[in-house]
Amino acid sequence: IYIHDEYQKTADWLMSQTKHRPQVAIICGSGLGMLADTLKCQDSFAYSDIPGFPQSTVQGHAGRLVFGELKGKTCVCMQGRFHMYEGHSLCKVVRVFKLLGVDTLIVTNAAGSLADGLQPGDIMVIKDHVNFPGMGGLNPLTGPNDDKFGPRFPAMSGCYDKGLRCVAMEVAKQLGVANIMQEGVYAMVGGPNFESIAEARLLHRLGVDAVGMSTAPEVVVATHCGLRVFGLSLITNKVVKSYEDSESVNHDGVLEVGRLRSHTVQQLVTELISRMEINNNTTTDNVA
Ligand SMILES: O=P(O)(O)O[C@H]1O[C@H](CO)[C@@H](O)[C@H]1O
Ligand code: HPA
Repeated sequence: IYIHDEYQKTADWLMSQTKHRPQVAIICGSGLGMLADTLKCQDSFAYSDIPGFPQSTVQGHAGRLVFGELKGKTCVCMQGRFHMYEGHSLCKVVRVFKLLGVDTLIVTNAAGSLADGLQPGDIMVIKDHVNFPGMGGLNPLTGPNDDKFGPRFPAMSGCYDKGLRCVAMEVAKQLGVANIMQEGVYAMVGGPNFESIAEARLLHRLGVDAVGMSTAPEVVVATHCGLRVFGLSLITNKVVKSYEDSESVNHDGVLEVGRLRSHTVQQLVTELISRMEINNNTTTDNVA
C-alpha cells in the first residue's frame, strides 16, 4: 500500500473489527513472536485477511497482527515482519499504526554481533542505526512525500528515544539482567545472505556493534510520522570475522537463541510498557 487513503482504509477496517485502540505497537523479531501471546483479551488477524497488508514469508514469523492489553496499555503486535529481501516494497505498515492512534513503536530483532563485548544471548538496546540500504537509495521514504504523515526531510538524530532507553536499563537492573544488556549501534544490510568475512570486518571497523536485515526502514517510517521509538536486538550469534574461524551462522541457530531468551525479552518489553507514559495520540497530531 502506498497512499494515505489506502493506509486509512486498512486502519478503518481494523477499527471495525476490534474494539482495541492501541497506544503501543510492537514488531517482533525472528524467533521473538511469543511476545504477542502474552497480550490479554486478544483479537488477532492473519495478514492475509487484512486489506492492503503484505504477507510474511520467513520461518519464525507467523504473519499475524495481534491486539490486546499488556499491563494496562493497549498494544498491537506484529507477529511477523516484512523484510526487504522478501521482495516487499520497504515496510510502511507502521503508518497504519499511526492512524490507529499509536504513540510508541517498539521494535525487536535478532542480530549478529561484531562488538567483542556482545555475546550470543546478550541484549543490545539500539542507540542508533546505520541504514545501509537507505543510504544507497533503498529508502522507504523514496517517492513523493506525503505531508499528512511527515516532512520531506525528517531528522534522524535522536530517533531511538533516550528516555525509553534509560527506563529499559533500569528495568534490566530490576530484573537482574543488567549484566547481559548494553547499548550499541545496529546496522541494517539487505540480506538474505549472511555477511562475508570481509564485509564483517568492514562493519566492525566502521563501529557497528550488531548487524541484521531489518528494523531501520521501520524506524525511519515511524520517526517520519512522529512516533516515539524503542528498539532492541537479541544477539543470536557472533559474526565470523576471522579466516581461521570454522564456525558459520544459520537461521535455525538464530531462532534457537530466540527461543532461549524469549522469556527475558518478553519480561523486559512488558515491564518497559508498564512503566512508559503515553502521550494520548488519538487525535493523531501529525496526521491531517
Ligand atoms: O531482523 P529479524 O526479523 O529479527 O531477523 C533476523 O534474522 C534473520 C536471519 O536469521 C534475518 O531476517 C535477520 O534480519
Ligand atoms: N547477520 C545478519 N543478520 C542476522 C545475523 C547476522 O549475523 N544474525 C541474525 N540476523
